Amino acid sequence: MPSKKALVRRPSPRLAEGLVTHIEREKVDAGLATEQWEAYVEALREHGWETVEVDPADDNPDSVFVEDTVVMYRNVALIARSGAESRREETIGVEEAVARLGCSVNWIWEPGTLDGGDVLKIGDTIYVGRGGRTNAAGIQQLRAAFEPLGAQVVAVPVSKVLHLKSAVTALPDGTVIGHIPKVDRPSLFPRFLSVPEESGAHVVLLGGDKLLMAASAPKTAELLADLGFEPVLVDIGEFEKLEGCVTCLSVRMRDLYA
Ligand SMILES: NC(=O)NCCC[C@H](N)C(=O)O
Repeated sequence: MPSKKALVRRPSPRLAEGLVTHIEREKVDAGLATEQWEAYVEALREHGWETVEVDPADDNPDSVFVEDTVVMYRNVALIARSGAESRREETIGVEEAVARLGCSVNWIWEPGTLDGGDVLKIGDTIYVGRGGRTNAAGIQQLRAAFEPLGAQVVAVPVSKVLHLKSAVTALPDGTVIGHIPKVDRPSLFPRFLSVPEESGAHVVLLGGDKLLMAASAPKTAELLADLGFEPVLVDIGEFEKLEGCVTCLSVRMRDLYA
């Protein structure tokens, strides 16, 4: 049976020192962030996901954003190599976690850089953002790792936000959603729906019509509910201050067989 496992990683006590690139730095309350993270994990569990905690990386402020450290396709875990040097150590615990789950492990190597937040999978199409964290060599290595397994990798420019998935994600029917002012080339996606809020562009597919979304995007939640989806809202305000979104707090592993 296909698994419904999701990797998560407890926030570091140094979370407030996390990187900010495209927004002004705001004070982060690490205690409140931990409460928000616990509610996020609970929302995954309530919707049938078995959460697997990667060993915490207390010295790495951004380690809670576990999505950036690994890209899953079928049973292969491609360990990322962040374009932000300060985030590279985060992969250590993640390598162990995916190996323990029985994944086959592959790596992005120097000079390649790639953050998991730049990778959006829709079926066997893998969109990869070329932006501040992912370079051309990283994209070539992603292609080399996954195209032989049946994926088609499509590279897209990202200049207005941190990652591709800060700009766009996809609904269960494959429609790509994004807040137009933050999307470089909406025309690259076969079906594109514009949403009214920047954080409304981020959805985690929980299964069926259910979408995990940030509470900061109520208008988008209303729009998507009107289209027959079921938004499940979580407050991730402390992570949003560090350019985090609902997608980056977990790695869903749907194609493992257990
Ligand atoms: N995939 C994501 O959206 N990750 C968010 C990472 C935020 C972190 N402060 C960073 O700049 O790397």
